[in-house]
Amino acid sequence: MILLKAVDISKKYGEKTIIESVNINLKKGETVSLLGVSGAGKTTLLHVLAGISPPDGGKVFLMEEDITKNPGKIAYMMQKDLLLEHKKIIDNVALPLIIKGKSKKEARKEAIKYFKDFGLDNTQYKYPSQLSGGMRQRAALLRTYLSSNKVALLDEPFSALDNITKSAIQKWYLDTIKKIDLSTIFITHDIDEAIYLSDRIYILKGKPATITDEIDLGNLKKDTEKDFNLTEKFLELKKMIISKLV
Ligand SMILES: Nc1ncnc2c1ncn2[C@@H]1O[C@H](COP(=O)(O)OP(=O)(O)OP(=O)(O)O)[C@@H](O)[C@H]1O
Repeated sequence: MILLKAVDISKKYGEKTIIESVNINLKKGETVSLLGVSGAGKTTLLHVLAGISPPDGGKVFLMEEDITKNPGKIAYMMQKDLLLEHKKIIDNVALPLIIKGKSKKEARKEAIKYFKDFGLDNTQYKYPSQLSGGMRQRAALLRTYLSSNKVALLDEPFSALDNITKSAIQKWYLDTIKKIDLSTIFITHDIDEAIYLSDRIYILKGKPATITDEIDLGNLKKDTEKDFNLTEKFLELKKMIISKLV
């Protein structure tokens, strides 16, 4: 079932067309990545999908509903976690529920249910500065999830983390999104990350940029194969993707 669909999207900044004729979709339960060189237009596309930035052409649908230029329908997480430093973790995470009209007590009660799955046990009453980078990112992901628990758009969610934290959080992420049934589109520069996390990869390329390739990784047994990123298969995929990016 297709949850999110972008049809024939184009976007200009001034006279310059940044993206043109972009068609992408996200099916229920999928993790899809947008891969492209720096400046290709990935964030521009994500902003259009999130409704934050109006396209010059095309439409975005959530299920059958036209959500073009309509922010707040799907969750969007920026690269930086943007946790509010003066608020406790529980209140940071519960914020989207309060915005949706729940009382603070109800919002906290709902949010707390997910703390264990998000590896945030015993952090409720701490402040963001007391958490590690990985924990902050998981708190930000939980807040994103609670703002719309169907679809999330993530802009380079793990790029600021060190390699060890990053690989732990990627594994956690794959387990958790399955458990909570979240479908995501995320941006990354990191080809290894795209292969490891995605069911499909869209390559955004050109000036103006469009989707030049779609790579289906759905049949790879990534999570069951030990050290998948050291296998011949992985390296072949990586080479193929690099050749499509440049
Ligand atoms: N608000 C804006 N006004 C004018 N030009 C912009 C604006 N935002 C982005 N651009 C331009 O649009 C192009 C695409 O930028 P965008 O940030 O979408 O690329 P990106 O693929 O996300 O890059 P990166 O991977 O480096 O974050 C760039 O040439 C950028 O300079």
